[in-house]
Amino acid sequence: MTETPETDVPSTPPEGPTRSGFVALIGAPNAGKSTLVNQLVGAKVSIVSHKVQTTRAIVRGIAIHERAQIVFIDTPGIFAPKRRLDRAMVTTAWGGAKDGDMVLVLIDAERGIKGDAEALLDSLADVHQRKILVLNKVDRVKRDTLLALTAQCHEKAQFDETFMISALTGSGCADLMDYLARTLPEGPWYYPEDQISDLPMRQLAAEITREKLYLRLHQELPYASHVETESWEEKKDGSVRIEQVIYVERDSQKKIVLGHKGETIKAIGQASRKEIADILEQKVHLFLFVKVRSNWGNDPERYREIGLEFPQ
Ligand SMILES: Nc1nc2c(ncn2[C@@H]2O[C@H](COP(=O)(O)OP(=O)(O)OP(=O)(O)O)[C@@H](O)[C@H]2O)c(=O)[nH]1
Repeated sequence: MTETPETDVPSTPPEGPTRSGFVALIGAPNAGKSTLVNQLVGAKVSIVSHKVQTTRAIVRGIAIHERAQIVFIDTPGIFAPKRRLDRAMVTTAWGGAKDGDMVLVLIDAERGIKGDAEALLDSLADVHQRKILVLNKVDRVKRDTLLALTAQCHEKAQFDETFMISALTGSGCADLMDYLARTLPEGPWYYPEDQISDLPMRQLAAEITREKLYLRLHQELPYASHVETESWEEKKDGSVRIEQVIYVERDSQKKIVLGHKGETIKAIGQASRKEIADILEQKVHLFLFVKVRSNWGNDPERYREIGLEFPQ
């Protein structure tokens, strides 16, 4: 995997006309967008956690199905924004939707369309791409509920197609992939065959550490923390040395991340190192540091680093 994949020349796809395109996923926070991208791409490219709004920047997963290359744009959850950081995430999400050849509107079938999902359906009139309704988490609901929910969604917005899936178990996902592969525009592939994400590796590595941080501390740590990869050094022996900084807003949060005698950060580092090494298929030396940077939520530079526009 390279750091600037766009410069690579795609390898030859199978015989016959090829198809390719960008498929944007939009949905309320926690609808399961990251889980679905990971399920369809078959590799972990986007952070998944129990905490909402973990996806801050757009990440893409790339799947090959039949003769089609399908590039998924996974957007942050769309919801009514209050804080500045929230506003940036929502702007980025809509931008992502409008970049797609097709838009998958993901609805959490268990939760229904109250609140954020309803607001999302109401604002779809502005999206002119082909819209596909995807009811997710069908493993949690009865068929009657699904049919009623489908009718409700179609009353609120126009969809070209409807799928009922479980991103978690994979149920219904093959039909969805068949449909995407058949209906994307004919054209050459955008990326080399073996590429699963265009998220630069150092950013992906930071996402992985951030996921471990949340999984371990989601009760105690507020959203106001993020991870940056500060250095990435390929060693002669084939290993890579990575340094990352976990930024928090207050000293009290730093203590939580470090844990008693540094036990917490050690465990986070071990889990993250293992996963990064699995993806890179090379030995990884990971060094984590914790720094306090107050008010980073209002600093334009931090927004650029995580791929968001700074809302004025
Ligand atoms: N039972 C069930 N749980 C699911 C399914 N898909 C996702 N989940 C769970 O729902 C939660 C949210 O999933 P994510 O994939 O992180 O959701 P997201 O839409 O990317 O969330 P944001 O990044 O916050 O916008 C996780 O706990 C998933 O395991 C599904 O099909 N069935």
